[in-house]
Amino acid sequence: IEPISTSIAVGMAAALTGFLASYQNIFYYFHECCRPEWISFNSSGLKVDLEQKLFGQHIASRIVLKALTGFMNNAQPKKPLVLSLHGSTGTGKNFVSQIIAENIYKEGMDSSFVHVFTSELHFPHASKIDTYKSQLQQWIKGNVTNCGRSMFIFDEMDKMHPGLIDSIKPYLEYYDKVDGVCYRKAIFIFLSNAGGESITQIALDFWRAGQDRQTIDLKDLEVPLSLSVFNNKQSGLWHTSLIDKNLVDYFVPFLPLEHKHIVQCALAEMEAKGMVKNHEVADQLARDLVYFPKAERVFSVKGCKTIESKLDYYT
Ligand SMILES: Nc1ncnc2c1ncn2[C@@H]1O[C@H](COP(=O)(O)OP(=O)(O)OP(=O)(O)O)[C@@H](O)[C@H]1O
Repeated sequence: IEPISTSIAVGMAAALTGFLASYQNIFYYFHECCRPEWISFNSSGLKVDLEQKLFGQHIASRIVLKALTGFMNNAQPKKPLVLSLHGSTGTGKNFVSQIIAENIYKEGMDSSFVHVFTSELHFPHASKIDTYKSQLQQWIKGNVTNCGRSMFIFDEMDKMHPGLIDSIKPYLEYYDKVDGVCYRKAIFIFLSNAGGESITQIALDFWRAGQDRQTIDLKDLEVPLSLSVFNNKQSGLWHTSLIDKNLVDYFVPFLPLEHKHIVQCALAEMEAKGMVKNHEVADQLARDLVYFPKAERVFSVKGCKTIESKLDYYT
């Protein structure tokens, strides 16, 4: 009797283990967790999305693909990836962050591992800066402890209090661990309009000289961008040592958008809304936007920003 009861017990234990394992797998299947089923980098997806969905940003597209591919394919990065996206309004900075999230997290921007902070929304009162600092640090620490592959997006970085930027500096460093937590697999994306004017000026110079926009190179923008970002006392970045400590891995410039890009945005929006693509309507909508400089009407003042809401009016 003895050996039989033992074998029954062993059998039951095995069945229970099997049940728990499959229960756990079912749980992981339905509930987002910090596992490859939910977080895995799709480099070809990122490449295709940048090529097909992002208009007029050949430099940003190239840098983002290179940066993400290098970082995500490195099993042991020495520091978290820090990208600083610069450009005027509506040129695609938030959109690129969304494309990145969609090609890493199955849930994209809805993932519980993607965190967005907007200066004026989350940190509106300068007098509460100390509270914000400790809340932000706790939030970053808690989330990276929960999942190393977390992504933090800071919108309106130029409006962020310098003290607050300084408070996140330890997490961007080359440290192995900060208070026992490893931040090296996290991704930080800063978005700002700082430098937008100088990027636009260079794009305008190329346009006036009759040079193709595609020939604008990163090196044409690097110096003016760094001068306007780092020497601009309005921009929070200027006050901090993020830059002189080389904690930002890539500065990514976004060019101002032209009429043809607005048409592309309008057509993409029609498709997204399940409408038939109408080139005439897209062209009309694009022509009715405000462009600058006033005489030449080269670049859209608000980029592609208002297209979505305007489309309802035109259809
Ligand atoms: N270069 C682009 N290619 C394709 N679509 C774009 C581009 N730029 C903007 N869009 C469209 O316009 C919308 C608004 O752009 P987005 O929010 O990315 O601008 P932004 O640069 O982040 O502006 P802001 O500085 O005001 O935050 C996007 O969701 C996207 O649909």
